[in-house]
Amino acid sequence: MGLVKQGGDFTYDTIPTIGFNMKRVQKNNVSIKCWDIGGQPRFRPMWERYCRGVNAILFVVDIADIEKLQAAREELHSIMQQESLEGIPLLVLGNKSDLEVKVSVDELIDALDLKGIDHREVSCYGISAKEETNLEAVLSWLVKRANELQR
Ligand SMILES: Nc1nc2c(ncn2[C@@H]2O[C@H](COP(=O)(O)OP(=O)(O)OP(=O)(O)O)[C@@H](O)[C@H]2O)c(=O)[nH]1
Ligand SMILES: [Mg+2]
Repeated sequence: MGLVKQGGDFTYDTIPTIGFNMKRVQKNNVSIKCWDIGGQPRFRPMWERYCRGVNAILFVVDIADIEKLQAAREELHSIMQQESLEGIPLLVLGNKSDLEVKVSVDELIDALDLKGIDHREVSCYGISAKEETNLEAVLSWLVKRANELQR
């Protein structure tokens, strides 16, 4: 997801991320280097490699695509079990809060079994990339993690 827009308006015809993209985001005095990794099944084997050594992992879920929540839970738990990623703070983002038919943040926490993820700090926010809802909270969360832990 292009969580941080680059000066443009939200557009529905985004292109799926092929492989990964790198973006830099500035917030206060913090420069955040973001790796946006493709979510399609063929890119999932790359996830672990790109998450190694990072300060924080963001896992973005489509809260309107209720049928895929189980697959999301399996993928999330599988990557969280990688020893190389132990202890890295996790922020789960339930995206598309602007849509009517969706799960709530509490339902998402249950559906993804976030309470079953150990050995790290886990947070979960509802957001809308389209309407830019709650994106400031995401940036603040990231800035806080950057300050807390220098790798
Ligand atoms: N209604 C709504 N649609 C959104 C929102 N964010 C993204 N979309 C739409 O969802 C679709 C997928 O968005 P992407 O940003 O490509 O999703 P992605 O997770 O990056 O997908 P990959 O790059 O394949 O991993 C696009 O059609 C977007 O327009 C949102 O907040 N609300
Ligand atoms: Mg993408």
